[in-house]
Amino acid sequence: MLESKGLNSPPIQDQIFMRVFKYYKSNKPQPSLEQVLNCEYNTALEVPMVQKQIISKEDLRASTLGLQECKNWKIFEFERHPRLILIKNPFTSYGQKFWIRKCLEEYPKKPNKTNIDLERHIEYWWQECFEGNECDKKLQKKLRWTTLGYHHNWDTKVYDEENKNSFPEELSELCDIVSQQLGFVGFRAEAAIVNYYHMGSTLSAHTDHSELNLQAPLFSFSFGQSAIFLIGGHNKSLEPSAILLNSGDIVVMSKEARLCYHAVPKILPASTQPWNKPEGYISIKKKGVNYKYIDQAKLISEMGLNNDNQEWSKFNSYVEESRININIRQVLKQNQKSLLDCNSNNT
Ligand SMILES: O=C(O)CCC(=O)C(=O)O
Ligand SMILES: [Fe+2]
Repeated sequence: MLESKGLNSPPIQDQIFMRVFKYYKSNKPQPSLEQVLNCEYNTALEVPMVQKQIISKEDLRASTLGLQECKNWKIFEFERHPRLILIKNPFTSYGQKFWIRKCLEEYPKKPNKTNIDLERHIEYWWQECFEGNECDKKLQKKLRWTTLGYHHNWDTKVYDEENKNSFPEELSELCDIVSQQLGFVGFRAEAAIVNYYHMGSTLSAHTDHSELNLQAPLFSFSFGQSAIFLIGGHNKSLEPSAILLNSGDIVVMSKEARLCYHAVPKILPASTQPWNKPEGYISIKKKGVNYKYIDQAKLISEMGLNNDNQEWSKFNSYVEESRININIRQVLKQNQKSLLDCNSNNT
């Protein structure tokens, strides 16, 4: 049996994850990024990723939700982490702008919950940041998380039927498209945490296990600045892999990977701004497309709002200094209607 060093330090086997976390978190000295997996270039010495062949057919909803044609998506799985999936930025730049704006302008609005609620009530955070002549940077930096759908309870870690609001339709549709492409059947987006990181922010090692349904995958969308994402095993004794996540990347933690320890030890300046990439017109098929949740016309008009560069510039200034991560889970079991519905005993 391994022994820990002192009374207050974690057992030695848990220190393996912590050691890697501290290494990448450090500013003095700066860590080497040589071992960080960058699927953009796939240059790691032993190729630890396998490119997955897409099994599904084209989804006509994709362009409306800001996604490129599904046949062009680059999907990876990791040899060291079975069922951890990475889709390298499948978004159009219009799509990235759309999702960034949603996370700033709309999702933190009431009745959704944010960390600022612990201090004071703000009805419309984004608007309040621009109440005066200048942007209130202090208030802008205060926002660390917003919860949607079933609200994550940070103290008890227990979801509650009384503590939920409607889940954004466009996010449900986005997850439906991605999950179908990956071959997951029946995924329902029911809870989300939107994380807002600034340069220097970190997220410590944890597993996400509050959901009743741990068979369903977890979807994680990243926008803005880049991050080092650490993922290990079911306890902290496995040396985690470090993966570079850039704007637009989607991480899916499914099956064996769903309950793995993970963390964000560092935010890195993005080397490019895919959300501002000049892009030709992406045609949207208007007729004969079957959406499950959204109103197509509404979404197309919202997407168009970002054509106005002056409007967009406020959101742009934010993501030039921050990273946004949308972390989406299914809470209920497959045939469960609510948390009070206890008849369900299957997954
Ligand atoms: O920011 C990330 O990439 C991960 C966020 C996360 O793990 C969480 O919200 O549970
Ligand atoms: Fe997490």
